Amino acid sequence: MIVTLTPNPSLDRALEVDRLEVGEVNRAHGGHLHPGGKGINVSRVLVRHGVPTLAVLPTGGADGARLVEMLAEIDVPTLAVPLADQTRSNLTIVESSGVTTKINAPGPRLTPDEVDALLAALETQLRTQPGALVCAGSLPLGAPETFFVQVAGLAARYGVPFILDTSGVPLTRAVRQGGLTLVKPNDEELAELVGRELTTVGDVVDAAREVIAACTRAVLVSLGAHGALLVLADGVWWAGGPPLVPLSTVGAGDSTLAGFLTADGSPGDRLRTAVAFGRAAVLLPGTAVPDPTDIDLDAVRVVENPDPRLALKEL
Ligand SMILES: Nc1ncnc2c1ncn2[C@@H]1O[C@H](COP(=O)(O)OP(=O)(O)O)[C@@H](O)[C@H]1O
Ligand SMILES: O=P(O)(O)OC[C@H]1O[C@](O)(COP(=O)(O)O)[C@@H](O)[C@@H]1O
Repeated sequence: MIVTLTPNPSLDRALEVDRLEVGEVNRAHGGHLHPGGKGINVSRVLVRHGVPTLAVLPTGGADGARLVEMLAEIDVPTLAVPLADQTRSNLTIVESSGVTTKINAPGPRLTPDEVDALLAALETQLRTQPGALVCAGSLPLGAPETFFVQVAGLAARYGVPFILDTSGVPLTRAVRQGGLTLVKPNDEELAELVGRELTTVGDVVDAAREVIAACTRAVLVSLGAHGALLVLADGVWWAGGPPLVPLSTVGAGDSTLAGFLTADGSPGDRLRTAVAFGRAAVLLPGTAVPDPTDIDLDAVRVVENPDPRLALKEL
């Protein structure tokens, strides 16, 4: 059983346009509505691939109720903590070329009691000793910057491996505190975390090793069209395939993480699966998540100890 926590879930709305004209009236020729938020997307993928999961999330207002209904319709078990404020909607605009523009709302403001209720709900699940806890996405207003530090403390108390996919100050605070099993940044989030530009494979590996020294056993760095790198204390693997023209990149990182969690075997095999899931996600519209039939492991090449001098763009 994998428990996910999404502190700031969303109803994801996607609109398809030929070309986005900023400052003009744009007419969409298609649209999609999906339940969203990073932990929720991980749970959605896990359900599709037969892995038991439960999504913990705060919800408020009509959109919050709709989100829980949509998750029930696709058999994603949820533990929803009620909020006085409204669940957010995030908007994605996808151009025919595949260029994706995302506008993420800040989300509701949680009261201190609601933050405590969310942590208490999570603790009820951690007591059952799930196989892992995945915390993912941004924090809503009102949640302290140390929210994930508190979550790490709870996970440690119950001996549950803690996997984190977030960014900015909440990521920095969690990394400083330690006690993580896996961190999943993209290259930009990792660059922000270590405070320098990352242009080569060696740059990413050095940055990931700093993160390992500080707080975690593994770092899975997604690189958009250039695949992903998995860095452990004793090894580095890259996996990727031919670039794709995305239908929507929203949820690709979440599918990547879910793919890694579904996979068994060697680190290279698990990375291959992760990248195959991410690639499958970009070929689906909106925040749709891949089915087993969408996954093409053969399209993904894995390289152990990739050349550190290679530019990320050359991968
Ligand atoms: N244009 C693309 N072509 C092929 N694969 C892609 C493309 N964009 C994303 N992916 C796949 O999706 C994964 C996650 O994408 P990325 O943008 O790095 O995640 P995030 O959403 O976390 O920023 C990548 O590791 C890659 O496997
Ligand atoms: O919590 P954040 O950082 O605002 O991100 C939330 C958004 O990210 C998503 O989870 C997609 O994430 P990825 O594209 O990184 O996989 C959307 O479903 C959601 O709208």
